[in-house]
Amino acid sequence: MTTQPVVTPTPTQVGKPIFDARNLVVTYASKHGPVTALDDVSLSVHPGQAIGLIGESGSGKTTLARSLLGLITPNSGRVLYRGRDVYAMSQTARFRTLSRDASIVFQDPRSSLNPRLTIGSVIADPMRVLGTCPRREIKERVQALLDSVGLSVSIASRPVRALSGGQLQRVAIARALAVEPSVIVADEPTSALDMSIQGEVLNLLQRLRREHDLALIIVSHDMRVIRFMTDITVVMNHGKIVERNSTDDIYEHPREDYTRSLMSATPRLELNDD
Ligand SMILES: Nc1ncnc2c1ncn2[C@@H]1O[C@H](COP(=O)(O)OP(=O)(O)OP(=O)(O)O)[C@@H](O)[C@H]1O
Repeated sequence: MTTQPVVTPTPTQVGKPIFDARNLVVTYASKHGPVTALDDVSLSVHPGQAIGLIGESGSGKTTLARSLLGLITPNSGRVLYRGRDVYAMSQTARFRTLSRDASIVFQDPRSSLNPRLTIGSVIADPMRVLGTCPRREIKERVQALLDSVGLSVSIASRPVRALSGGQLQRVAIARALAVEPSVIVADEPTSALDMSIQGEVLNLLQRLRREHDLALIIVSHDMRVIRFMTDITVVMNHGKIVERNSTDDIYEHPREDYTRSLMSATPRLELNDD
């Protein structure tokens, strides 16, 4: 059996975990044969905790995040969501249960948001589908969400294609917040954006995380993003967790050469931690 690295408890690690993934193995079929994307990976996510998944391309970060959200059935191992076995639920139950409490923000809002919809429909959609908000209150809630992500309420009637990438990522964040989740998974949330607005979007996510007491899972290959956003860093390589610790400790005292190489010589990102 593979021994998982020791997890250092943090002040935010209180109460029961929202997600508890145990010994996950995920293998994809490819034309070159099976690819092991996760190899005996365990991870728990507690309320309010911000966890960064970092590693080279292909190390398994996205597969781990999506496995937690019920989107990739593991070959073995279990994902518990608030104590319930995610992959023992029917697909419908899984969708309805997890989508009410965990949202995802994708890398590129231009490909994740339907270009023909209006901004208002994009944000209202999860509330309508999941019935988390009375219909007569949806319009008002969309306006409040737009306001909370720093966008004018007047853009609700504009189509997705009319907005810039940075504005659209704010819309994607508003949509993610619509169901009042406990967890947001952000998969490379700034890497498709211009450098000049990456910091703004990270600052926004950080502020919202604090305001809503959200748990956050950030997938990134950029240590600057992880350093700014997270309490715990999980370092992945070839489908395994090779190091995990508080982000400060990982940054100041990385144990693995692999972690050191990920952190080496990255330029500074302009961020205000306010
Ligand atoms: N649908 C798929 N079919 C076949 N192989 C896949 C599939 N999705 C991922 N993989 C493979 O699984 C491994 C892990 O991929 P994954 O996307 O989880 O890594 P990642 O660390 O998120 O990478 P990136 O930073 O490039 O997004 C890689 O070898 C990848 O090529």
